Amino acid sequence: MSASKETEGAVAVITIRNPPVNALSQQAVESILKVLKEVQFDPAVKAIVICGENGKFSAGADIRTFENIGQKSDSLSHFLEDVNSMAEKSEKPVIAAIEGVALGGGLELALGCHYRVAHVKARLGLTEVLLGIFPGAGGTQRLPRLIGLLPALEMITTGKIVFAPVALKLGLIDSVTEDNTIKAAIHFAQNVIGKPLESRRLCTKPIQCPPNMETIFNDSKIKLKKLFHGAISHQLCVEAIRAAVQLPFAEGILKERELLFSIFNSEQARDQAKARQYAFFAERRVTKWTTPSGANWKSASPHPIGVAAVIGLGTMGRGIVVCLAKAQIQVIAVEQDGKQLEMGRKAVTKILERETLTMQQRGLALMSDSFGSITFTLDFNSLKNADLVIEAVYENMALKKEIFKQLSSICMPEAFLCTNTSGLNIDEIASVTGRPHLVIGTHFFSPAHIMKLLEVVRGYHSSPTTISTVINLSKVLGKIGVVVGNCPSFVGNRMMGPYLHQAIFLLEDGCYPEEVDKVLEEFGLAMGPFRMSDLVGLDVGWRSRMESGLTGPKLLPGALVRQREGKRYSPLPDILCEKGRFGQKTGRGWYQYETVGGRNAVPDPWVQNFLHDYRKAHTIKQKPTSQNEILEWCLYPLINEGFNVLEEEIASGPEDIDVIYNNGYGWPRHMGGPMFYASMVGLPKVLTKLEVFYENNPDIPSLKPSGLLKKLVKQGSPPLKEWRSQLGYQNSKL
Ligand SMILES: CCCCCCCCCCCCC/C=C/C(=O)SCCNC(=O)CCNC(=O)[C@H](O)C(C)(C)COP(=O)(O)OP(=O)(O)OC[C@H]1O[C@@H](n2cnc3c(N)ncnc32)[C@H](O)[C@@H]1OP(=O)(O)O
Repeated sequence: MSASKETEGAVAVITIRNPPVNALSQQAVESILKVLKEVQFDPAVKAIVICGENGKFSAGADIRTFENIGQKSDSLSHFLEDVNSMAEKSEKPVIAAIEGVALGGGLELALGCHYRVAHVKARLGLTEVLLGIFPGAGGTQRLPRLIGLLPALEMITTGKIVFAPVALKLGLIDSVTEDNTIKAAIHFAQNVIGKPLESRRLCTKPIQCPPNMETIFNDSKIKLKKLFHGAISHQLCVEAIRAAVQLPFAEGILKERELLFSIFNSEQARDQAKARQYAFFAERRVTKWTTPSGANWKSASPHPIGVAAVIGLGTMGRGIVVCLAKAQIQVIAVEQDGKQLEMGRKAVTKILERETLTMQQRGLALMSDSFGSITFTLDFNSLKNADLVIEAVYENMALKKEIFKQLSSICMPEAFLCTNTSGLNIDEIASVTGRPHLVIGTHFFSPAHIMKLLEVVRGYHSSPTTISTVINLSKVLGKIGVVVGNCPSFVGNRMMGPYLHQAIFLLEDGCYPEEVDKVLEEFGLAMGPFRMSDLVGLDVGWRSRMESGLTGPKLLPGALVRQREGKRYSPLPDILCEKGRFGQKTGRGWYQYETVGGRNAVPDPWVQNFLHDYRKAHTIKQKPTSQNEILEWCLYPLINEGFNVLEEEIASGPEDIDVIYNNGYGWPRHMGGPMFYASMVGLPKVLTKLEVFYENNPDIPSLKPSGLLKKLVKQGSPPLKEWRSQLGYQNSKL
């Protein structure tokens, strides 16, 4: 951790060194401060360039040290602002040479410089808010002065990252280069030696403000509350920017510091920051995958994928084709029906056109001048050229097995065979091939070209190379791959099961869909269970329940209406489906919609009457349920299933489950994920509640507390980072 100095003529080049991302720890900042002081007093130096080692300017303050900062939070931001202020006040021009990333405190440092030169591929952003804090080293005071109030408000409150070409348009940087950035910055420096610096110091620059500022701030706070479900740091950003507008620079800096400090004085804000920082590291942790047999990310190298094939061009297949093409992978898109193929081609082309437009708006056209080529074909034999095949036909075991049998004989012997399924048995599919070690599950989430999560389902025979290749592919696609074990519904959907059942039982007992959804949405979930079910389509679950004989023609005669094999069962969603209410796709479900396919869920008096009549017919007494009861009744069984998943070694650690929920199920990041949330609530409380629920409802087996939960409570509820060591994994210390 150091900063060093070299000179090139009259230009001193200060290099930040703190691998891998040049994070600004207290030590690194002290070192920059020291070298910066030295060059100020060196008469041979006429200009200063600041850059980062290994093609990265800086990823900002060192997040790893936050845990220990505690009440001293002030000190790091204080220090960092000292450097920024020293650079800004320098009588010699200071130029930031930005390669790779300038994020958070890294960009704040660049804002203290008089000029900024960036490589065309560099990414810039004040991302602190996404870690539950906000730019506390002058960023909230300097950025609005540089690029104007509205763009600064957007960047700071959302943590938005922009690429250099967009940064240039915003006025955030002064020059973009496609060549060596440090050389370009030195050249730039030589040209500005001796030029007046006063107008380059952001601390003296007035902010251009529109007349209706108060309305802008208030509207922004309302919008952020909705968008980030009440996360506090976003609101604090607005207050800090308000200070930039209302106060002189020096007072604004003090206000910024006071607001940053307020995070430590509020338990809720502190917990949210901890949760977000945990979520950040959890996403890095899951890339270091491990399996119960001891295989892990170090035991195999991934194979590069040049040509990938997708079978089936339904909604999922189309999305998968798009993300492969966007990653510049050559794609073979196969359908068995000419009409479907044509529809698929049109849909993919349309999505790619939209993506091109978005990329141009984000200044990415320079970098991605082409997508990977796509061949649309009815010819299965063309699959012989693929390094990896993703089968994405509908969920039908017989059909999938038939396809895998064909793949086994058509594809190259070393080709990887993936099945996109949300819950079918990978081993059964692999068993029909002559290469089960190359077969793996890839559970994409819809829309596949947008959702970041990929559940990578290892089968019994999946080799470490196969896992490694698919995890690497997920990174190439810009996704987060999480390795999970093979069981019905895998991790995410399996945990959803008890949650959705509990929500439906609430309707039997007296609640209404909108009431339950409101509680869970206020908690922070992107969608409550009923709005989500309407979006997914109620018919999906109905078909699967009919298939397994829980309802429909296969249901054994004499079955009780509200019981299956001695367990509580609610026929409510089946009845809705029998009435043609499939959700958004039919314009009616748990809610009503303005049109078929409409998105605006409106409470439906029909549903209310229906529930009323149902309760009467089954002589169910309506029970009043508090908001807290709704929350615990729905979330604790989901968490309990998470513990079961860990105990059965289906997920390798709590971070895996939390990453799945944060990225695939709309769990609020400022709540960390269900397992992190359980650790914050306290495991004894979760266990006690589950015990009471189960005692009162012995016919709901998912309420039975998990053995792992009981074990952890018995051990005094160790912190979450120690749970992994309680699992059977051979490599749990990774
Ligand atoms: C409880 C409350 C606590 C509050 C504490 C408050 C403290 C107040 C201090 C105030 C300081 C002033 C204000 C400034 C604040 C900040 O700057 S906060 C940091 C803002 N920066 C970011 O948000 C960037 C985060 N990093 C990234 O987005 C990515 O890592 C990347 C830089 C874009 C690189 O991506 P990629 O190439 O995909 O590599 P990764 O695998 O993600 O990362 C490589 C390793 O680097 C580690 N790492 C990344 N960033 C940081 C960082 N800022 N600090 C420490 N470590 C970082 C990352 O974890 C990886 O390491 P491993 O996990 O070991 O693999």
